[in-house]
Amino acid sequence: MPPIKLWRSLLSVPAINRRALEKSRTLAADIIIYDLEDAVAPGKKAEARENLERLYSEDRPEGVTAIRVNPLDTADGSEDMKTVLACQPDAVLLPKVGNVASMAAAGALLKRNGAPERIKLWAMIETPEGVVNAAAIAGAFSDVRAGGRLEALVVGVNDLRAETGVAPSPSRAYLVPWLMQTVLAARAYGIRVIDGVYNDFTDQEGYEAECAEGAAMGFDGKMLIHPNQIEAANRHFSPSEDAIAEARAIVEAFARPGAEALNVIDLDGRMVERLHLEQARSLLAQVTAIQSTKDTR
Ligand SMILES: CC(C)(COP(=O)(O)OP(=O)(O)OC[C@H]1O[C@@H](n2cnc3c(N)ncnc32)[C@H](O)[C@@H]1OP(=O)(O)O)[C@@H](O)C(=O)NCCC(=O)NCCSC(=O)C[C@H](O)C(=O)O
Ligand SMILES: [Mg+2]
Repeated sequence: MPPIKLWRSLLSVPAINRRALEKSRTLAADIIIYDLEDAVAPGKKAEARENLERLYSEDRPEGVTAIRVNPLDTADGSEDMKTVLACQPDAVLLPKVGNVASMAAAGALLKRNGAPERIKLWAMIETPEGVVNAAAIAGAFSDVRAGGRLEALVVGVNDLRAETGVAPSPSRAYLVPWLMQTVLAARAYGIRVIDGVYNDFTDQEGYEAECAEGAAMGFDGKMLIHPNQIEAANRHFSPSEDAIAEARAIVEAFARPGAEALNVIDLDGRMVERLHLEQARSLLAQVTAIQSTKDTR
């Protein structure tokens, strides 16, 4: 069975910042996203691509990595995809995905260039069009059997605010319907869904609250901008001690003699269904993966 990928913390690292690129090797984020898009000024894109090609060729980063490219209908986007093909990260993060056609173009480009199927596509949902079409995008490209490579949706809250006029505020009250629409679209097609960044990397209290909110909303993890944010994301998007104890109790209850014929059982006065058993097994598998990450760090 392939190892379970963890999705709790996805740290964005500007590909132009050599110090940050080196530092990213030492950080405990589950996933590193090397950014060629918004974190790199227009005149610096070529240098950033060179940095990445050097990084991957000289001493390939360990762990799961993605490269965020510029929109593919731009000259930089085309050049970025050459860097992707040279570096062969685990995934390409496509910005501002608005519709099925732009996803199709990315998939076709990878296929045409013989990119192995292990290189996945992740789509940023960060425009009004993207939110409206999130389910169509997830539905069209999530089926690996049909050649789809889409593995995750990632919310871009900064662009969403900028494009809709929703004011930046500690509360995400007006964003929540769009965030939940994105969660639902991902879940409908069995792919991952990642919450957006929290810009104020010195505000630990506000950040913790937003991590807790994102986990409660059903996100698998959070996109991050600063190493300070990794620990809390890993904690909030890991199963709690109570959840682990509950999962173990459910697995044990269904393992009791006679339970194999039952779909519903009484666990200390609460109804537990077989679907909860599946959830419990998947949670315990995640716990095992988290433990093995700790053992190897
Ligand atoms: C925001 C920052 C510019 C702050 O940088 P800085 O002032 O250098 O922070 P510190 O001095 O506190 O840094 C301490 C050390 O940590 C290293 N560092 C900082 N950030 C990173 C990072 N992201 N990855 C790796 N290492 C990092 C510094 O080099 C210091 O190291 P040392 O010298 O050893 O002490 C900066 O954090 C930053 O650039 N962050 C990432 C910005 C980014 O990637 N932006 C794009 C993603 S945001 C997004 O996608 C929004 C989305 O599209 C949307 O629409 O919502
Ligand atoms: Mg953005």
